[in-house]
Amino acid sequence: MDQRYATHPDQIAGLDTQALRDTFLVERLFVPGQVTAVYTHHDRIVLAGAVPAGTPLPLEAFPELRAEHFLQNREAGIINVGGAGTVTADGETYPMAKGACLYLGRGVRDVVFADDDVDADVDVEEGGAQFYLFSAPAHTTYPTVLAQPGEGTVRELGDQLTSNRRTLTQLIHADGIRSCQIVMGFTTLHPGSMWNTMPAHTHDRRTECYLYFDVPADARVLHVCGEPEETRHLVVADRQAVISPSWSVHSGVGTASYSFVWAMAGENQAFDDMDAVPVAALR
Ligand SMILES: O=C(O)C(=O)C[C@H](O)C(=O)CO
Ligand SMILES: [Zn+2]
Repeated sequence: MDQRYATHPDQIAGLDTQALRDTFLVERLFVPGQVTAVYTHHDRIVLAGAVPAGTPLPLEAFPELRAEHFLQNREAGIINVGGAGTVTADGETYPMAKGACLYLGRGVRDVVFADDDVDADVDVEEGGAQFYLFSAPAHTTYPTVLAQPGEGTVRELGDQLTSNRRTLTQLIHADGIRSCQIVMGFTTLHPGSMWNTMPAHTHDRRTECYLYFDVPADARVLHVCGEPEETRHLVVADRQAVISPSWSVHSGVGTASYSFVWAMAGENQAFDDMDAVPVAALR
């Protein structure tokens, strides 16, 4: 499992493009036939991509966790960003269409990812299931809950006039699917709108990760990061993830329409506990 150690804001000024990408960007999380995981020491979050590609895929206990099974001391939120599939948790099978979200509480032992038709020779690029997993340490067990596409708390944000009209769906949060730490959902830009999370913000109490998806192959999102007065950007392609430490702004503009899964863990679960940065204050 790839390890990303925690960072200090002073580091960012000295990072060149490659070092910036190596530190904050996860370029290859969705590899056919495997579960690919990254462990960030920011709030001890694990990000993973699981691509069954026709063969059921177990979630193993990576040795770095020093645990008997992945969720022995952790919880996880899973969102399918690909074709229809299933997640089986301790023998119970949950149908996961694209956009479905499954919360797995601490203590779930056996987790298996699969395509809907496990016998088919699924071409990943043509529509196999692609599961994005966000996991954080958990002190107790909350029940496993499945949210189907269309469920959750919907918030309409932004304005067409500032090119940031977007629909945000909260799934795992204080007033929705309960968890110890995880706050998770996704945001979709409206046609013609390209900016997410503008005005940008920080939240010193939580680490946040973005997984961009439904980005056309020839398009990119320029993701803004760094302290508000010392920003940098990452050029991000489809199904790549960004680790955004508590001290970093996170915002982005696409060269085409896109969606992203946002997920957080840390001191609190108060979605609106964020410190907005006026656009004119960004450097
Ligand atoms: O479009 C947005 O705005 C977002 O999706 C914001 C993220 O959810 C976020 O940064 C929450 O802290
Ligand atoms: Zn945020």
